[in-house]
Amino acid sequence: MVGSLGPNSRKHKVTVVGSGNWGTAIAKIVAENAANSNGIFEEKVEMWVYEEKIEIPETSPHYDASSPLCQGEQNLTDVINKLNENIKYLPGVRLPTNLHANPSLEDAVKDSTILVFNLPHQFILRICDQLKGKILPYARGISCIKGVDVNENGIHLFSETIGKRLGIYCGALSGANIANEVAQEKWSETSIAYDPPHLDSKCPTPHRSPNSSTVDIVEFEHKDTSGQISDVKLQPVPNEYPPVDHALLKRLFHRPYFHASVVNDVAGVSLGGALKNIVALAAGWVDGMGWGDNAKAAVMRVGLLEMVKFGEKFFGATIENRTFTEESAGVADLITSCSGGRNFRCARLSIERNLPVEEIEKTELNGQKLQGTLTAIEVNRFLSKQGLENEFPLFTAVYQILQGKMSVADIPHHLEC
Ligand SMILES: NC(=O)C1=CN([C@@H]2O[C@H](COP(=O)(O)OP(=O)(O)OC[C@H]3O[C@@H](n4cnc5c(N)ncnc54)[C@H](O)[C@@H]3O)[C@@H](O)[C@H]2O)C=CC1
Ligand SMILES: O=C(CO)COP(=O)(O)O
Repeated sequence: MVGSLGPNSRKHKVTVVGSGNWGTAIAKIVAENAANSNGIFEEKVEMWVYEEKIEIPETSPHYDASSPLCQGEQNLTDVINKLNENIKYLPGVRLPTNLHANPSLEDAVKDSTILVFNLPHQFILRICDQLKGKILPYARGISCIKGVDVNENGIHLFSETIGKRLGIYCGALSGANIANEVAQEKWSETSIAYDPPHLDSKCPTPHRSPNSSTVDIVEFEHKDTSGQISDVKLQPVPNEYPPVDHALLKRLFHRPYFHASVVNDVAGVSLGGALKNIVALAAGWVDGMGWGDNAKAAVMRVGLLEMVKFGEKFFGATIENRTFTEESAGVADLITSCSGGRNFRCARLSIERNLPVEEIEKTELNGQKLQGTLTAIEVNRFLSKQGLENEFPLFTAVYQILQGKMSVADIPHHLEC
């Protein structure tokens, strides 16, 4: 029983939900830290894998004709666990042996107090539905997802959506973090945002439920962009566990090669990561046209202004503008994404090969997913519903180009208007 144990006597179990390019890289980091945590985290880290069949090709350094693993199709989880490598989504990177690839979502999250959500944003809602009732009610989440949740009620951060659907608090991690570089332990920075309502809170809107007879449950109100208020009954993490706070999250994610700064601005950190993907598409197109670095810088400048404006307009009460300039999750992510990110690279190739970006995504990314294409459509759906497309000319241009209603050559004129 949790209640019979003393303060800090239990270790946090950590599960990473997702195992793509970034999911696996983050799982590697978390497992490295869990292996040496002085009793804060359970050593074994679970990584939920969307199971699929793969074949180890003869050209792979892992190919051994006599190995059972090389006899036809295998489960990706078996391959990851036997080779300690995600040869499909993060090839060439050795994973810690305390990281366990698990094809069962329910089993992977069982008893986990910390859930790290890291998968392409188009899949997270379905995953949340599957997780309902399967997680600890006092678990805490960190969303590494770059995207926004647009529905008929408005626009939401995925940290909010996850938190609301699962009845837990969820923060965010985002930064200038091209996964392959991070996984190869090349130095980078990241931003973690975490600001749950506390019992003794400095949080803007928490209050104890007037109907609640227990001090263990706190209700907090959150106003989404549609003005709706959602009540989440948040349960505190039992004090048998070390508190989940900024210091603990730093221990979980910070590495000598991955410097984590922990802040409170969940909206700023989340939005930077989501919106820069739209800008990166434009940067890739402009680069593909051969227009040079000045043109790319112009797209990035306008894009950054639209990111800030979007944050102010729709998340004004909660967002801190300086996150866009001072945090890795802001302008630094914009720069790296417009230099070597997948959205940038696929958009550039789409010009060079005269093919739609989605076509390039299918042929070049081996199952990895772009987030900018869908985000551009979702953000446009939100803006157009409010008649605000003209206030965001770059976001609108990217949408129009994806729809085939505008050509890349028209970008300069469109931004001039
Ligand atoms: N790759 C990168 O360099 C970075 C990515 N991110 C963000 O992290 C998030 C996750 O991205 P990645 O890990 O790179 O994913 P990815 O782009 O590698 O996507 C592939 C993943 O999607 C999974 N998948 C495919 N179909 C699925 C389904 N129906 N249900 C559930 N999962 C399914 C695959 O199993 C695989 O794990 C995204 O929001 C991305 O923007 C953030 C920083 C860096
Ligand atoms: O978010 C990223 C870098 O921080 C990666 O962006 P892409 O998804 O475009 O590769």
